[in-house]
Amino acid sequence: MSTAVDASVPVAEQEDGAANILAGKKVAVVFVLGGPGSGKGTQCSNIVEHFGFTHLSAGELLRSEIKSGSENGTMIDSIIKEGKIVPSEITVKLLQEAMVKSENDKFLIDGFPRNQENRLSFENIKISPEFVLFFDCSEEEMVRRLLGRNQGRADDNVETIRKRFRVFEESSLPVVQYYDSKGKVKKINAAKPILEVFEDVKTIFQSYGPKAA
Ligand SMILES: Nc1ncnc2c1ncn2[C@@H]1O[C@H](COP(=O)(O)OP(=O)(O)O)[C@@H](O)[C@H]1O
Ligand SMILES: Nc1ccn([C@@H]2O[C@H](COP(=O)(O)OP(=O)(O)O)[C@@H](O)[C@H]2O)c(=O)n1
Ligand SMILES: [Mg+2]
Repeated sequence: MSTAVDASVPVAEQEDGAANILAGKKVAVVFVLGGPGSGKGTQCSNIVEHFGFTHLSAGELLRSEIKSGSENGTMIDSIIKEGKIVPSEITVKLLQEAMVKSENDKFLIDGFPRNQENRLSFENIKISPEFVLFFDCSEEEMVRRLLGRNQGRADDNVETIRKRFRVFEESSLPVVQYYDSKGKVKKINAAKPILEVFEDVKTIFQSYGPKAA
């Protein structure tokens, strides 16, 4: 059944409730979750190369918003420095704009949803994930990696890292548990070396076939 979609009508108001239609195109979304430093961004780069997805890091989009000098930038900057979660309407708008602008229809959404408000905001625009990739790694290992990340990030210092882990446990892990209760989570042991982790990731994405021509 083809979904006749009026691109001028925001997805949430489509009378047929078509899911995962964004500005007239059907999108496939995979959420990539895991603690700070678990390796989400690193593995997303590998998945992009091998399976033709477009990588959208919510954190990167927020950092670009700060650099753009937009009115929300100052607020976003202080929230990130506190290791807290930016209001979902800001993050979701950035993600939607990036998906609409993209030529692609397959997206890895990295570091989102990070709390229940994030998750519900995506449900409100009728986008649900194909599955959720969850990178499981000990806090000690993640701290080690973050302190060695050297990307000049304002939130990669010991004090903020501790705050980010508290937020991860209190707000983000419950989101993983929610999707796990729906049988949507593919859990990966992220404590292994990069290439070994990617071997496991590849197995999961195999069903998506080779990179889109
Ligand atoms: N499996 C791994 N083993 C060791 N270091 C890793 C691994 N995966 C990523 N890293 C390194 O750890 C740091 C955090 O990785 P990144 O992909 O930015 O994590 P995240 O996006 O989950 O915060 C980076 O410096 C990266 O090179
Ligand atoms: N959905 C999201 C994702 C990130 N963020 C903010 O952006 C920061 C960095 O996110 P990130 O995904 O780049 O961080 P890493 O997990 O890659 O270290 C988070 O600590 C939050 O402060 C957010 O508020 N909401
Ligand atoms: Mg990252």
